[in-house]
Amino acid sequence: MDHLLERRQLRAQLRQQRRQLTATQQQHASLAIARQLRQQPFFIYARHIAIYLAQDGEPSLHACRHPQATFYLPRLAPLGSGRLLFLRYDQHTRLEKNRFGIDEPRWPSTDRRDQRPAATLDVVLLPLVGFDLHGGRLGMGGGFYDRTFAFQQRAYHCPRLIGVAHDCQQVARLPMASWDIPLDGVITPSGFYPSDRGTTASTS
Ligand SMILES: Nc1nc2c(c(=O)[nH]1)N(C=O)[C@@H](CNc1ccc(C(=O)N[C@@H](CCC(=O)O)C(=O)O)cc1)CN2
Ligand SMILES: Nc1ncnc2c1ncn2[C@@H]1O[C@H](COP(=O)(O)OP(=O)(O)OP(=O)(O)O)[C@@H](O)[C@H]1O
Repeated sequence: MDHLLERRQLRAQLRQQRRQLTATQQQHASLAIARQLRQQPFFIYARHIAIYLAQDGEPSLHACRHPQATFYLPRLAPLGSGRLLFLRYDQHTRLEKNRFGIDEPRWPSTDRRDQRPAATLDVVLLPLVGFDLHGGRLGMGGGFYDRTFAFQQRAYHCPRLIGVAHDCQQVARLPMASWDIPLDGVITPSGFYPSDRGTTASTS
């Protein structure tokens, strides 16, 4: 089957599964994910961490925030570039909805230092719809994270890219395209799964 079609069908199926989790299951998942993150050196020592505001059944990352690091949220970049900006997220951040109905920090803000170049983040926690154990990530289909981190295929320094998911979002193997940026690992309520990159399947 055409791999784009296969990804589209998987996306619909996994999004439906994610939305069926109850509020209690969501709360447990989000606390368990925070507990898992707090045990990982890459998270403990990170100073600049990108998170996201949960939507559509994604696990919430609110419980993983702590005062030793600065946290950032994605904002759709202007001019339809299809990329993301990362803007500081703290108790003063003013939010507004983007065209998908997801809250994002207002921009431009009064303080230019609120924006952090993607390449200088230590860790990016990525929302995802599906994952495999080989670095494969299925997102919402906009390609925003792929475009934003496309530079990492050539870069010397790159943030640690860690997917966040419920365990039910794991699949055996995702069909990957040339533009798909592989994850360094995935965190779920049951643990941290570093990617086994040696065996990523590429279909184009
Ligand atoms: N919480 C969160 N924030 C995020 C993402 C995400 O996946 N999760 N994104 C990750 O890239 C970016 C937004 N990408 C998105 C792409 C498509 C849709 C979406 O809901 N599409 C609808 C229909 C589109 C519409 O309403 O116009 C759909 O597929 O049903 C949402 C977000 C940036 N922020
Ligand atoms: N580096 C890139 N340059 C140009 N187009 C890209 C790039 N990365 C992704 N795209 C485009 O984005 C579209 C969505 O890709 P894909 O299905 O892999 O999204 P996704 O990873 O599931 O979504 P997201 O990253 O938004 O969560 C593709 O049709 C592709 O053409």
